[in-house]
Amino acid sequence: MASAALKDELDIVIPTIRNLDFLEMWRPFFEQYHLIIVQDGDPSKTIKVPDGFDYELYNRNDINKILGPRSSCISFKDSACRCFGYMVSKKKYIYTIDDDCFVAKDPSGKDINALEQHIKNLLCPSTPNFFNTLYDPFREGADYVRGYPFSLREGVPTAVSHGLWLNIPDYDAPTQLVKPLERNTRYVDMVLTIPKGTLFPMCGMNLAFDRELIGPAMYFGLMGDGQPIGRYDDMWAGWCCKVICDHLGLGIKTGLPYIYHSKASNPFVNLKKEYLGIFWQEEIIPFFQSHNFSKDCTTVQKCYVELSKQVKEKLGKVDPYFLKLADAMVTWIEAWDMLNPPNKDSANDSSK
Ligand SMILES: O=c1ccn([C@@H]2O[C@H](COP(=O)(O)OP(=O)(O)O[C@H]3O[C@@H](CO)[C@H](O)[C@H]3O)[C@@H](O)[C@H]2O)c(=O)[nH]1
Ligand SMILES: [Mn+2]
Repeated sequence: MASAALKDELDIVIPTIRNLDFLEMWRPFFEQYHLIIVQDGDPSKTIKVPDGFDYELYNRNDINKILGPRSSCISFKDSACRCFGYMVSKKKYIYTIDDDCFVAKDPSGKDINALEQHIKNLLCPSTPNFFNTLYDPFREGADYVRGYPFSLREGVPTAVSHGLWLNIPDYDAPTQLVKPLERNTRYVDMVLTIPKGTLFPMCGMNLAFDRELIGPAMYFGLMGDGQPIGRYDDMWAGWCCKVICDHLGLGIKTGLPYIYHSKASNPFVNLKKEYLGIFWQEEIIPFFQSHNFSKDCTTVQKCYVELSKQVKEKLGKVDPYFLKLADAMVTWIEAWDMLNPPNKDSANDSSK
């Protein structure tokens, strides 16, 4: 189906500090799409992009020029910088992938077109309000099972499609240290909607989302250079997105597609980056679990700004970092709205 390819409605966002030779393997699946490359680290370094790809590339100088003082909300020397790509895109959908993620094979040995599966996930409704025991009811050869309320079978719009990884799983540093040789060889042929009221650990390396439905909540926080924490960029965005999706009646799916994650980053370096996150998340999770949005939070931006106030009030006591993060969340929304002026009758205002 031509429309399902979403060629002109989807951008691929890649954060990188290295040459993008990995694109050669993705060429059959990515070549027709526009890429947004966010070059992290030294802006004077040249990133080589294989011929034949249509792309725009932003380095730190570009980010500072485009956002001015608001560029302070975009992390430096951390994959969190990728969220700048979400902000500058003009498309309805985003797919973001790491440059050490390659095409995986399904059990039949066939190359997996991860982008095609993410598009299917995004174009089909989610079912967060009642669990379908036969998994994704919109999948070929499946349906709602007996006892599933007909009043709920329409489902809700899907905002996020969270893909998984064969080979190097996305483990935290302690787990990586204990299980240095563990590889994920298990291909589970399933797509699940994450139930309403349940949080999940969102990994940014194989992720797609509907930018018009949830884009302003996809802020990857203050990580990396000058920050006390790293590798919690995608986690933070996932927790914010999930509570906002639950409030606005949107869905998040996880499962297929798989990519092949080739490189294990250094567990000792990761431990240093993650340590405070592992400690703080015991307070952060209850904060998100107990958060309720007010009635007038009818758009993602309104939800996000209200959430930032609660972060300042409730998590600021955990550590002054959250005071900075709360301010950066507001700066992010200001920057988002500066680059993407909301039209008057914003299509995504759920009060309409
Ligand atoms: O300073 C940096 C480091 C890396 N990048 C780019 O970001 C991605 C991920 O880098 P890498 O694969 O080396 O790191 P992982 O530990 O495997 O990343 C996963 O952990 C989470 C960390 O946030 C995240 O969900 C996954 O990405 C690559 O494209 C690097 O080139 C960077 O931009 N800046
Ligand atoms: Mn990696």
